[in-house]
Amino acid sequence: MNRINNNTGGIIYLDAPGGTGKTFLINLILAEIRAEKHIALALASSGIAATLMEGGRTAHSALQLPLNIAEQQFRYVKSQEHLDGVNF
Ligand SMILES: Nc1ncnc2c1ncn2[C@@H]1O[C@H](COP(=O)(O)OP(=O)(O)OP(=O)(O)O)[C@@H](O)[C@H]1O
Repeated sequence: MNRINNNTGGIIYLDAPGGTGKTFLINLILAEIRAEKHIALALASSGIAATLMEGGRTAHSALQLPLNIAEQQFRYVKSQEHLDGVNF
């Protein structure tokens, strides 16, 4: 909160093991910042993670980050015989 009070802004990255209170803490921080009429963007790398935060969005959506999806990143399955021997 010092960054907010000093008007310096910045990026907060939060990572911790599951169930340790990340969502709770980040929503508390977001509420504190927004209550003071400052701007807080809540960005996550996945859509599921974004839905956990108040006003959360994926980083690639909010920042219009380019996605370079290469042809080789897809596996085409044309028929059942291509799935034989594949362990799901
Ligand atoms: N400071 C706190 N005081 C009271 N309850 C808390 C606190 N922090 C977290 N909790 C509770 O602990 C549980 C887990 O918290 P939370 O969902 O925020 O963890 P998480 O790290 O985001 O979990 P995950 O990685 O699985 O998404 C929730 O029920 C939450 O309400």
